[in-house]
Amino acid sequence: MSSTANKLSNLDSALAHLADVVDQRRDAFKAGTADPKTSYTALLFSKGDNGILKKIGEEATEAVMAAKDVRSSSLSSEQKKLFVGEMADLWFHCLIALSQFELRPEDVIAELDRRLGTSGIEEKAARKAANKE
Ligand SMILES: N=c1c2ncn([C@@H]3O[C@H](COP(=O)(O)OP(=O)(O)OP(=O)(O)O)[C@@H](O)[C@H]3O)c2ncn1[C@@H]1O[C@H](COP(=O)(O)O)[C@@H](O)[C@H]1O
Repeated sequence: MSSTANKLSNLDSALAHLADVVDQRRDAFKAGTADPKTSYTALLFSKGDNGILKKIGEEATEAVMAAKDVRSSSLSSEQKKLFVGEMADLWFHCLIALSQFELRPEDVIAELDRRLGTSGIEEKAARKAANKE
């Protein structure tokens, strides 16, 4: 395996591991054994679909603002760290949303794998042509 492929497989397993933790918290919350006062993940699940999805919007906005700050700041390495932190928050909250709908990061990775090698321009043109038929 190439070193890039190795890193990618580490990324898969890191996401899968975190998703396991999230799913365990979801199930424990449903069973009444995870307390929203002590578990942030349980707190999110206690808010239901709307609360979880609203949080994704907030985290996406925070990530966008942090990215803009990278461009406008003279301390771009510090700002890049803040941007990475905001992206981590966003990814984490996306894992919560997937779990809420009984989905896994593996589902998203499989979809990205399926798309690998297909240009988005090509795919969009094919979709438009299919819609015309
Ligand atoms: N990876 C994360 C993770 N990333 C981000 N967060 C939380 O996500 C929240 C992000 O919230 P905001 O950006 O809204 O900032 P905030 O300051 O907390 O909130 P506001 O003041 O804006 O309302 C923070 O409270 C972070 O602590 C996370 N909370 C938990 N995890 C993982 O989930 C596991 C289980 O966590 P618990 O359920 O809390 O035990 C942990 O061991 C971690 O591995």
